[in-house]
Amino acid sequence: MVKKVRLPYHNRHLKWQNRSKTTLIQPNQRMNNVDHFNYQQNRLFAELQPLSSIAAEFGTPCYVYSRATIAQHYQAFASAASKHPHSLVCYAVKANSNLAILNLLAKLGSGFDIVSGGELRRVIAAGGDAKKVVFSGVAKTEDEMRFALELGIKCFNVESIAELDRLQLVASRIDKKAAISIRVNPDIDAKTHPYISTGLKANKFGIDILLARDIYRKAAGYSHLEVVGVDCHIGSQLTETQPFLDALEKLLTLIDDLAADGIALKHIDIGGGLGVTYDKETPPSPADYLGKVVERLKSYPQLELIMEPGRAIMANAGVLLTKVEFLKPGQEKNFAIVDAAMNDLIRPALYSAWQAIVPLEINSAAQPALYDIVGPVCETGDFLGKDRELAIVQGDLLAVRSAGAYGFTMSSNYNSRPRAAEVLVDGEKVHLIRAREQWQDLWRGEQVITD
Ligand SMILES: Cc1ncc(COP(=O)(O)O)c(C=O)c1O
Ligand SMILES: N[C@@H](CCCC[NH3+])C(=O)O
Repeated sequence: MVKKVRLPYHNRHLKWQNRSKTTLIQPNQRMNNVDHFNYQQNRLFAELQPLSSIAAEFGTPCYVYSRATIAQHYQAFASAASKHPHSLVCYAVKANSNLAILNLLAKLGSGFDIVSGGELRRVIAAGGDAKKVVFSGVAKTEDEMRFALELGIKCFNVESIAELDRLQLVASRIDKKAAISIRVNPDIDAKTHPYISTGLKANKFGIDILLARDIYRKAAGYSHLEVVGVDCHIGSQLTETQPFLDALEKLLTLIDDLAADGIALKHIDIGGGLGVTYDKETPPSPADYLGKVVERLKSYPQLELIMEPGRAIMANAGVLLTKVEFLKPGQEKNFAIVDAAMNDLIRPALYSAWQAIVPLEINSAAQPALYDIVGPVCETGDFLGKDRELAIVQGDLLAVRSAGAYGFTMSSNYNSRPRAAEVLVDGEKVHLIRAREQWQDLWRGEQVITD
């Protein structure tokens, strides 16, 4: 007998939906994000498509993204930043690197923040403009540097003195000039999960801001480097504006010092990191956060403002669909065993991240109960959610919400599970943007030995 509970999460959600149901395509306000995943007559829709139809057509597990939501989130950054004389949104490709998503963003005018040769190749394959690419990452290889130089990317965000030397060497070999920013580490607590905090002295990222002035002077003397900017990225899923502003202040002091040294920077890259609402977080909106940044940059009209948002554009623009394979009631716990697992979405296992899990269709015949939503992978850490109130039966379909960022990109083939399909909804149109992996994909490139 499963435990009964009073008020299932999805019923609370439904009440809200019933209050606000006036048009078919109505954005769902999730604090700083507005998305297009809404219930209509007890069915969850992505824009104008019921998600249950998508699950029927493409199977589960399946990632589904909303084009209107992506565009809306991108525009929120672009329009807030446009209050500054020059600005460029460089979407962080690692959040979701599907070619269709990159292509949509490129068409909206986005630049890209990349961290590997693979991401750069994706941007180009998707029709992105190399001249709008900034290249972050602590371990750029010679090959990656050469490729990026040949394409003429906008800027390398250099993260160490050793990298500066390597870039000078690679650029001189092919006689190109590398535009550089130094990614400084401002030693600021982003007040986020320790695994995704990047701006503390104890983190591997960037160059200690106290050393940066000297290193800029050194870089300015290199024959094949052109100093163009400064960069920092202090962490991800920030829910307060103050750490961003503290970092900005430190960057501006450095910019002033460099100007006094005769090094005039052309741009300031404030990184990504703006958080989203997964549960009860109340991060500032892009307009609030950038409004403060733009205000502070009023006395620096010559500086181009660059941002690298990833999560804030994509997280609430996607869901992961999954099917309940079995319900397994127990004395301690009730388990809903679903067909998606930690290999599909690792955030709950890796960071104990909380993401909403809701039914695709409200099942009013089912008894509400408290479940751990777990996958088929042979790890106790294989869970998508714990202690969730749901009214479900075997075979029901669920959506893990806020799964558009760091979902598919962090997925793997662990337990020899083919990776999920990806689908993009655009109004009532549905596009398969990545086919589900086939069995043969699991051993592509592998070879048995013959003796
Ligand atoms: C250098 C850099 N820029 C941008 C981002 C994007 O961060 P977020 O997805 O939190 O906006 C990251 C990831 O944290 C990053 O490492
Ligand atoms: N992968 C992380 C964010 C890391 C950002 C990369 N610097 C997440 O899912 O929250």
